[in-house]
Amino acid sequence: MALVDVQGVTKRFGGLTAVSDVDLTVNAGEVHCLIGPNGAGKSTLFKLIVGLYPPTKGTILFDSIDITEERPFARVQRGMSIKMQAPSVFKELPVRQNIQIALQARFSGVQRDVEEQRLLALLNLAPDSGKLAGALSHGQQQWLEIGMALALRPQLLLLDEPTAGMSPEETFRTGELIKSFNAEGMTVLVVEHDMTFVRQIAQRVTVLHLGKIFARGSLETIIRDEKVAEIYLGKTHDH
Ligand SMILES: Nc1ncnc2c1ncn2[C@@H]1O[C@H](COP(=O)(O)OP(=O)(O)OP(=O)(O)O)[C@@H](O)[C@H]1O
Repeated sequence: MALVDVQGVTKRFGGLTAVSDVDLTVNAGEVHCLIGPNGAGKSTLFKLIVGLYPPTKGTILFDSIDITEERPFARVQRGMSIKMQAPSVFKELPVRQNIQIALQARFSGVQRDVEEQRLLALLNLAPDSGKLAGALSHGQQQWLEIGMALALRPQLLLLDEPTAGMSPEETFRTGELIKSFNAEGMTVLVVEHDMTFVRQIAQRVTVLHLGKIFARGSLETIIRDEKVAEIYLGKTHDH
């Protein structure tokens, strides 16, 4: 079943068409990666799905409901949780309090304490829970923000380049983290450059190029697609 269904979406900025007549389906329960070279339109499509941009044309369905006109907060209320590229945790507050603030929307009392411990353990942040968030490494700040997004217990988690600025080890741990909450049933859409990471987590992949869909399919299909491998994932992206 399609949890997200992007139908014929176009986004123009003045004379520039950043996203052109794109169809994209994210099925419930999958980890779906959106990839493509610089300037392909990935971030623009991500912003269209989360509601930060209105499309010039086209329709976006979430769980079969037309959300094209809805503001980002309304989409979050429907079950989307969004992590943009740069970490935006509350740096002046301890790690634990960042998680607590995010949990407030869904939990209270003992349930909130239990969920807080579960998330801190899942994120490997329990030993650092008393530290100020601003004192964490860049990778840990990214995990903390993923944890804040998870605290909403979303149906769909949307991550824009979650491993930007991470070491290979941190990147691998992020992949394992994403796989663990996908195994619990969460659907995940990830915009990503790093093909090693895409291979680690993706079940299905959509390739964008010059604002258009260039290829789509299972991870195995995309990896075997010579046009994708040679032209779009080439040396600079395939570590
Ligand atoms: N707000 C904007 N105003 C004008 N042009 C924009 C805007 N956002 C993106 N663009 C243009 O749209 C095109 C697609 O950009 P986008 O950032 O979506 O690509 P991307 O695939 O995410 O690239 P990258 O991997 O480098 O982040 C680019 O030509 C970019 O310059």
